[in-house]
Amino acid sequence: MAPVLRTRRPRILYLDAYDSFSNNIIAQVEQSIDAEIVKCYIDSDPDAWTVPKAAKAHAATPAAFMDFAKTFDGVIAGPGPGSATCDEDVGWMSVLWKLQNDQMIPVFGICLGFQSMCLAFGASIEKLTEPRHGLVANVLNNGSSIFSGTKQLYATQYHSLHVELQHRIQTKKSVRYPAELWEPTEACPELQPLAWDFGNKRNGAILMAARHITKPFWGVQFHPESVCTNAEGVRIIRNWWSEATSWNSKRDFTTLPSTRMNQSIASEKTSQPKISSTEALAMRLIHGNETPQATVLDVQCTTTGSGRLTVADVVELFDSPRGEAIVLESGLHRDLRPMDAGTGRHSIIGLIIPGETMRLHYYTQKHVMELRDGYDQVVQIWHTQDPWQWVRGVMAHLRNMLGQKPKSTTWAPFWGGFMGYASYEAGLETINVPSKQEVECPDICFAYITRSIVIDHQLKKLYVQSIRCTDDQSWVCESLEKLYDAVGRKSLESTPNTTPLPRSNPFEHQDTTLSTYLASCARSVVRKEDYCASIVSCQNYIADGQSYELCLTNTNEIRARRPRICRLSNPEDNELSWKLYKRLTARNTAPFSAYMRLHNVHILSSSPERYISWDRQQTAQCRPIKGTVSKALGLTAADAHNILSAPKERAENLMIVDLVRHQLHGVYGAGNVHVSQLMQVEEYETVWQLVSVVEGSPSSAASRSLQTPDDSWMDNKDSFSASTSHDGNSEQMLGFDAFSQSLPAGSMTGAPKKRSCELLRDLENGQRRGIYSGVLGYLDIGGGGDFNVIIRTAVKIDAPSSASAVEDVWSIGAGGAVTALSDPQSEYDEMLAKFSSTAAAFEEDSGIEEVEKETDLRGIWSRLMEVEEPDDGEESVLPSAPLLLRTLQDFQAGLLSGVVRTSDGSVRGR
Ligand SMILES: C=C(O[C@@H]1C=C(C(=O)O)C=C[C@H]1O)C(=O)O
Ligand SMILES: NC(=O)CC[C@H](N)C(=O)O
Repeated sequence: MAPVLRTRRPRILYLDAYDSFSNNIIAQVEQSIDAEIVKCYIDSDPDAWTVPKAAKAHAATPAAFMDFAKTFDGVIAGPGPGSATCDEDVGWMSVLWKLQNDQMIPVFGICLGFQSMCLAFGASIEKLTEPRHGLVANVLNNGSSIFSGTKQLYATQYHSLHVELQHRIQTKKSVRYPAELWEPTEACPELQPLAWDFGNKRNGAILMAARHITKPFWGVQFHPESVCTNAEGVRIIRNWWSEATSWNSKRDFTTLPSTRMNQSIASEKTSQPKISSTEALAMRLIHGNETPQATVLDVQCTTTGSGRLTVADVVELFDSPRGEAIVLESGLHRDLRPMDAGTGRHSIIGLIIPGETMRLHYYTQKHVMELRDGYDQVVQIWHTQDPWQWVRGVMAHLRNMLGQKPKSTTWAPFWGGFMGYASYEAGLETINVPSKQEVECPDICFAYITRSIVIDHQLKKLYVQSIRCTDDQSWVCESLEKLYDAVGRKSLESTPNTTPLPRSNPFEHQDTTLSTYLASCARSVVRKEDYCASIVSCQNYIADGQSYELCLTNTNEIRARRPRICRLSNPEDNELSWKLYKRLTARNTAPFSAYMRLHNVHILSSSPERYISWDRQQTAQCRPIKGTVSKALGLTAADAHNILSAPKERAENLMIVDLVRHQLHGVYGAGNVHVSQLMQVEEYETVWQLVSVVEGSPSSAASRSLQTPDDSWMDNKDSFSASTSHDGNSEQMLGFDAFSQSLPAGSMTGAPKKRSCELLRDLENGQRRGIYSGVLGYLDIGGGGDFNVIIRTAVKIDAPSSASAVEDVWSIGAGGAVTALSDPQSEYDEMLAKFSSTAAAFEEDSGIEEVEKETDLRGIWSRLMEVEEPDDGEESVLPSAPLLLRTLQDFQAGLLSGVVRTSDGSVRGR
């Protein structure tokens, strides 16, 4: 019978073995060939997609899968954790190789898929001597079949296992004649080798690709889709497709694909909560009741210069340290320049209005969501399996209600909206890895922030903003006045040639409550043997092919005796946390610092890592970090660069870059994800880090729909879509979707994410990581958002009856990525270095250090003035360097002898 002429667009089934690179492969295929790709998990029930639920009467069977698969023109059997020898790890893949005659479909196996194919035709699966993860190999091929026309191929590898054909090159390390390399073996007569890797002596010759000699099956061991595979990767995909289509065109198509094929498949998302309910929630947040009202949210905003006001100055001016507070702080250089203009431009202070600020809590194990009022009392409670759909729905409604935007040339990235955190376990739940331990605090905790102060460190500008529904202009004006006065005071204080102002206590660091507290701090750190044993277990899992990289962590603790005053007064307790936070940021300045006091949670964070940010036009940026060198080792910057250029560090980073690309591809789609910075060394206070940047942008069609006709709203950087017909499901939520669908942060899990998280849960003894390893940040009503990875962070959770507790327990999680190349001792040291960078805030120190740190002469002078008061009427001038040095020495000597003279002239012992 003559072949049937096909007029429809070809369809390819992608079998996903729960890998963290699948969407990269799909994106690469979509960009290379004209076909529709449908993704399905290796263990999904094909009937669930093709037959209405009610009609489904039987469990999924291989026959049902075959029926389903034959509606496609090709199948890609993807990579994944585990072994082809384990049925659960390959799922439906093993059925593919059994298809006969007219049932057969062209298949392309990648890594696990390739191993599964070879296993089916006689090969065995063995462990590599040295696992290869995130490493790039020069792949030798014979230029035939799927390698036709390829130039030199450099390809990323992610495998621990390999295919053993009993080939002479594998058993004897030699061949009798060159062509023998490409000949099938006796053990596997149907498999023709197509490519080899000879680059690793200890591993020997490793099969990199093969094809079935008669059936339409091809496979590669390497990853053509990795960002570090060269352009030949695409050529291989195209070659496979042309082999596949030519095979398809030769076979008899008497049975046209069934009608099922046009049905929409692969919607893995659960259905949206009813709009009316998220709308009701939005109303509650805004008005405190559910009655739908035609609400318009206006951004009332004024600006002023920030002068030398620090973030802490502003926070204190608004009395936040005594109550609940949210501060997202971009660390600055000592001269108040942003640490990084790209990532550290803004700091955001969300003001909690006592009695008014509404909050949303979610608890993973119970699947309970709570709406709480301004007194932190539950006003509504309900069950849900998908808290993010609620948050999404509410944000969509809030955005729709946005009326008047601030009239300002440069806009703050946050106008108002949710600020808070999500725990690691809240992330785990999204990938179906339940945690077993009881919760002590909300897993998702967001406050609906209506008043905020944003500081633009680059323009030295302050935004005072309110989105309260009632007219809040008078608060905005009062706050502006308050700030204006403070700016004036601060600049006078730091200008020595003006009349000195009344000064605050110069020995602030000698706060006795704080120093007694610090003196009582005792650290408990994981035992080295235990940590190293866990690292070895990680490496065993990796060697078995269960994971490519595991980010192992553990929780260390600092216990401190609670001052009596804190037991008596909550504001004092909060203030102590705030002081500790200030010590943390002074010792470990970081671009993504944060202070949060919410509900029963205290978070002091000095994170160097951005999880994801997205602007109002939905362009997203992730900045994964992998690769850490501690400065404590006394290494120079050049040493750090050398170490971080080593294959081990680059491999760690590459795996996460590919993982993040996968996450963004899942939302932004093919062609819209780019790596704008690959493995750059960045310097932080206590460590050097290897940082990459991956960006997702809405496709041009989507971004056109996001454009507002009113250009006056547009600023080059900060722009906003004024669409009002939004139903909460369109491209306008791309950033949010990427945020919620990429949890938990890949840099804290390793890859492949799901399997790695399951292994880590056991390796970490089932202990919750809690807030550490989670994310914190904001969701702006204008449509943007920004979240940090919660690392280098101390967390305290007040137990329900803790008011009178005599001990504070600060937990400081720390860890690092373990790969096959890791050295347990160095990993342990790295973990300790990360812990110490945070624990330093709890160390006692002499006041000298504080002074030594101050490099700004004017700053030192204003401090010194308080010791050696200039005579009244005498003009104070900036001292010459020798004089300054002498004064400083005297000052230090005073401190050392334990006797210092205070500004009022009295003498005080330390
Ligand atoms: C696990 C931590 O950090 C993570 C691991 C890193 C690494 O392995 O190099 C670097 C940054 C974070 O993504 C931590 O700080 O505790
Ligand atoms: N990337 C993969 O598919 C890896 C396959 C298999 N788990 C291995 O380690 O060899």
